[in-house]
Amino acid sequence: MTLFLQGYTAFRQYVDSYFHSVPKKSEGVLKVGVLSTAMINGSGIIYPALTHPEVVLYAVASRDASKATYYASKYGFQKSYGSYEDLLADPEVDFVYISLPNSLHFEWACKSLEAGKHVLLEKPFTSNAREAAALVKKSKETGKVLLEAFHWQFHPQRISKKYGEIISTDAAMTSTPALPPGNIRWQYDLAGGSLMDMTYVLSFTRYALRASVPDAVLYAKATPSREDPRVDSAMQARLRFKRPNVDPRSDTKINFYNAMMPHIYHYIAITDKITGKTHYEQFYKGGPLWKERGESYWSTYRYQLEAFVDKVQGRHPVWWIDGDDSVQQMESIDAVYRQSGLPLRPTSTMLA
Ligand SMILES: NC(=O)C1=CN([C@@H]2O[C@H](COP(=O)(O)OP(=O)(O)OC[C@H]3O[C@@H](n4cnc5c(N)ncnc54)[C@H](OP(=O)(O)O)[C@@H]3O)[C@@H](O)[C@H]2O)C=CC1
Ligand SMILES: O=C1OC[C@@H](O)[C@H](O)[C@H]1O
Repeated sequence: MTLFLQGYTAFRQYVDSYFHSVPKKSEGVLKVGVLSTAMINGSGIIYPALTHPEVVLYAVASRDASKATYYASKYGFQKSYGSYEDLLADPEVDFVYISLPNSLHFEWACKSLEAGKHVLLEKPFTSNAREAAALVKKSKETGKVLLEAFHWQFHPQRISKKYGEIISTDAAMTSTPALPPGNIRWQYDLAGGSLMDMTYVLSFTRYALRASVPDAVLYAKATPSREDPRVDSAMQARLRFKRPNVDPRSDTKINFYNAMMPHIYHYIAITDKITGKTHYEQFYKGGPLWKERGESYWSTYRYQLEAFVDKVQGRHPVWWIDGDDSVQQMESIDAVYRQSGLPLRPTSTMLA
């Protein structure tokens, strides 16, 4: 299902970029370099960049130079590189979008920051909390912008009201079994696993509670994948958060439908528990977060790019996920893995 939504998002952004692309880019345009030819690139950066007046598709790098050349001509990048190092050595690149397997996020985000590039890094942030803390330290040392690409948080549907009811949560996290055996999500050495991939569930929960890390993981049960028992094909967990900033006696119950891909369709149902009345809200543009900004055809990824560019250009983004939050997200993931009895995802040799 999620793969279908991903495919649909890419297709719709392609069509939208055809009708809404920005023919003339503005002064001070940022040149993006993309590390890898991953499946997510279309939705995650290519189509969002086409409609952003301050971003141009500058370079793409692949482990295979001929793949990079083909990819560059297919999607309109100005340059292609046969290694990630070569792209980072290009002084023209202002920021990179990293869509490598999870296990390589730490290494290449570090190298990118060291090379003086701002970084938009795909989720999950790193393989584990140890890497996350080291990466955030690196971004502070270099003074470059670093953002975990939790696209859902940038869409106008994310309202600032507090959720009621949620004190602990049961979460079923699954990777679609339709994925073929070789997929990066099934490989332990690449930091695979459904908890890593569907990291959204923990992100939604922590966001809803305005919480940092769980006080305790009361229960965690992994369903091992057929290929490797260290890789979870599903994870179920019950978490307890200490002093969550939510009033459990709230008179309001809020239900978000499709918080992950709200640009396709979503609604927010707000029920008054006393009167039993429910009213529905939808925001495809504007809303409390973006006000007059945005377009109803923009995807979560497009809103994310808007905020990222604001930050890089020294403007104030309407929303931001700071490094500490990404570290706490990885600490939460680690805590669930520990309780489930599975090993943490391996730390990069660069750090070990
Ligand atoms: N935000 C979102 O909605 C989504 C985010 N993602 C995230 O994006 C990242 C990439 O996912 P996805 O698009 O499915 O990835 P893919 O498997 O499609 O691509 C990964 C790319 O990484 C490069 N790569 C480098 N080393 C390896 C290796 N050892 N094995 C395999 N590939 C390697 C390859 O590029 P090359 O050969 O060109 O060097 C490859 O194309 C993940 O971290 C994932 O969590 C994924 C989907 C949705
Ligand atoms: O981030 C993601 O969102 C969509 C899913 O299909 C995918 O597995 C995951 O990586």
